[in-house]
Amino acid sequence: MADDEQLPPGWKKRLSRSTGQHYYLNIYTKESQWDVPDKPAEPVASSGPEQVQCSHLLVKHKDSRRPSSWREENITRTKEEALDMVKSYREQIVQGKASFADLAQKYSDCSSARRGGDLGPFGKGAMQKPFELAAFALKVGELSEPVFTDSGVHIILRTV
Ligand SMILES: Cn1nc(-c2ccccc2)cc1C(=O)N[C@H](Cc1nc2ccccc2[nH]1)C(=O)O
Repeated sequence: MADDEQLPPGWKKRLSRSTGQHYYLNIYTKESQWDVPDKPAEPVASSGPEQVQCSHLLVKHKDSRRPSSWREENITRTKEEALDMVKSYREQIVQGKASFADLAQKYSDCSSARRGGDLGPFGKGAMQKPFELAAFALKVGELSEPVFTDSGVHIILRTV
């Protein structure tokens, strides 16, 4: 795998804490990518990606838009209890004790759980606004803090 000195000018190699994979950072724009760069880094920030791809882990609560899921027909936990659960899952992932996909598959209240939480690629306007804002603010490989939508409490991992 390329080391910094072998990379085209303007790139740095970094290690993602949440996935353990290397990614490449444009030192001018702070934008990142998984693929090894094959040309010098652009010095001008792009207007941001048209689409991103994310996985998420959702914990619903009694005030969620639809307090039901494949896991539990009638969800009665409070929003505070859901937040505590999401924080615990995030801590396990950051500490390397569990993978994002494993925990999403087991515990997410979204039907994307069957795909390890993968939502596929999406553009702006596709998801509830708090989710979109958080997702598009993430770098590739970055794991969000807890995000609140009408569906419940999420953590989001940007994958592409
Ligand atoms: C937006 N979306 N994509 C899928 C999905 C994607 C790929 C494969 C299977 C399901 C499920 C959903 C969805 O809205 N699920 C809802 C829960 C939910 N609410 C969300 C809000 C924002 C982003 C994802 C969200 N997921 C449900 O199951 O009650």
